[in-house]
Amino acid sequence: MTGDQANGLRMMNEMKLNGVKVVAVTGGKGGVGKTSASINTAVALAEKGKKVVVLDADLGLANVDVMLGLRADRNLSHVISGECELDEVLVEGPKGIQIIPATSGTQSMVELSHAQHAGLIRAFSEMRTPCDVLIVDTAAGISDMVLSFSRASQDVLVVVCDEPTSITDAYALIKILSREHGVFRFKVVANMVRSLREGMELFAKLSRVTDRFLDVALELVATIPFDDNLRKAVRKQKLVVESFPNSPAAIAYQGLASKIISWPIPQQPGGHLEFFVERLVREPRATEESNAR
Ligand SMILES: Nc1ncnc2c1ncn2[C@@H]1O[C@H](COP(=O)(O)OP(=O)(O)OP(=O)(O)O)[C@@H](O)[C@H]1O
Repeated sequence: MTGDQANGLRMMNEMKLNGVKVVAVTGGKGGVGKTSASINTAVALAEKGKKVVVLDADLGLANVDVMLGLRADRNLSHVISGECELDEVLVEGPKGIQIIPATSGTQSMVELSHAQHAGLIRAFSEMRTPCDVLIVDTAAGISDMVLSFSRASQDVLVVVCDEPTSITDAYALIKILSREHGVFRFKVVANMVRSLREGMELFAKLSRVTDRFLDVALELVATIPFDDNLRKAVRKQKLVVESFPNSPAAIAYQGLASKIISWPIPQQPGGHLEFFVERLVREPRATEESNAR
């Protein structure tokens, strides 16, 4: 760690921030419903009184902004380059959720210079916007960025749907995170299923391969039904939890939000936002050593 980084962290410790839950939403394959899960769960958490920040790390498509019909002039890359503060790039979404756009142009975390690392840590540590839960909507695929965000988060949600490519891509993501990044616990969200039973079968399919070849622990934390209301809401640039709160998918997202609230907030190190960023920018092996299995 450089002197700048150490200073940033020291400053943060002195501020005695409250613990923040950091949850990465991944999937391996695109189109499995990661972004829908991220923002509907974020709004469901906000409806339960939590202050939620969503880091839209789904690079390239600027997904969250598009889904919500929001415009973002600046994004995380402007924070990294020191052009503005993190609070200045936040865009307010439904129910007061705050979105950090990290759209195209944001460099991979592993390519950042020491000064940029330090700047990023400082930006998170100085964020004045209250935050109980930080949800990181990662991109599809297994880029360095996805791996960095996943290993830095306390909980990794893996969204899967019942398609062979979704299962194989989720498996590939879990494999690389466990073998190279020290992440061994995964929380699975079975999406677009026709019944609870189908969700459990989907989870069983994924578990069979991970149990056979990897040393990881998988837990099924939500089964989101296929629900046409989700697409209807998207067409209105609304979320299903807002427009159709009693629909099957909305109820499932609300259930996932309640579970997230029940997960313990880790004590530091790792419990505060600046530690999230510090882990984000650290070399994979160093993070691996510090990760409790
Ligand atoms: N439970 C569901 N029921 C019905 N449709 C769904 C459900 N979940 C997601 N969808 C639809 O599937 C499509 C893909 O969803 P979404 O954009 O959330 O996926 P993603 O994994 O974030 O994709 P990408 O990685 O390409 O950004 C959207 O049209 C969305 O409305």
